[in-house]
Amino acid sequence: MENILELQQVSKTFSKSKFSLENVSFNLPYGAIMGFVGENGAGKTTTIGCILNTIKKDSGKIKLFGQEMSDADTDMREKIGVVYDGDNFPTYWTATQLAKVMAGFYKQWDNILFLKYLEEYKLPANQKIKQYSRGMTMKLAIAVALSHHPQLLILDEATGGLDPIVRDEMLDTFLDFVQEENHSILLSSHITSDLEKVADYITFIHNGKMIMTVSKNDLVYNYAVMRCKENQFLALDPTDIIAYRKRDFQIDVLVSDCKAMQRKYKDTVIDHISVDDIFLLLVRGGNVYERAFQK
Ligand SMILES: Nc1ncnc2c1ncn2[C@@H]1O[C@H](COP(=O)(O)OP(=O)(O)OP(=O)(O)O)[C@@H](O)[C@H]1O
Repeated sequence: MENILELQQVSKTFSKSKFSLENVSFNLPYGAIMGFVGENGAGKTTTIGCILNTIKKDSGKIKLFGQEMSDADTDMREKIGVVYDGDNFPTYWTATQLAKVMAGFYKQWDNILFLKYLEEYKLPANQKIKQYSRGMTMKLAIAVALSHHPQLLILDEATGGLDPIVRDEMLDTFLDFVQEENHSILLSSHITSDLEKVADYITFIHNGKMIMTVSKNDLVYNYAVMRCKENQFLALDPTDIIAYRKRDFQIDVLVSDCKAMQRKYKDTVIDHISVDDIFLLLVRGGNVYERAFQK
């Protein structure tokens, strides 16, 4: 078994808002970090809700640790640490009180580890959570999630609103966590520079639909943007174009094999591409291949 998490054709429609998650499929291997990227309202939290069974999917299959989770599956829940972007805990508690409650929830709760995180993250154990800053609250949520020894961490916008130093500290924690080969992380974030630093895979979702999953290696070594003049663009083989976007004086073209493109189109400029640029090209750009070949 090589995947800690598998989604196959997961769909969910909210009748009230008419939003539909449509056939979302991806696999998260053991030992890996997957970034989950999409615009506001794309369906990331809904997908995470389906994974955690807090939202009932309409169809599709989700396997965690090789099995589908049932409502009563507390053992499987023990193995998952979850951090949301909002309030994770009652704010009138202290970290010490919180630890007592968590010890009742989780068989594997490790108070020594929790105290170690409190010290490392400089979180006062006996101060009410409402007197913590936002960064401190997020660090506390991450400390709690890690202190019951999960194998899978799911973070939904957990680093949004944190300053770059705290974020960097959290990214180090995540990288440490996946040093264990049976640990993985699903990390939804709008801060794509963070994902570029730590993610092994990025899954893109747009308007409830999966766009693609790309490995970091592919992103760094194979995906690229060709800067074309109009005549160069018109001479391209449509099957080489994943997406394109018109700029003022050029057309940016997303390609997935930059070395082959460099050989084939010798006079075009080819640049490396960021996660943000891939997303913008995929979502806001045109798709010649689809237009040319879909009837
Ligand atoms: N319980 C619900 N009932 C009806 N509609 C819902 C419900 N939960 C979410 N939605 C809708 O589903 C869509 C997707 O929301 P979701 O929170 O999954 O997006 P997201 O990608 O996590 O966005 P963000 O980046 O802003 O957090 C939105 O249009 C939202 O209004």
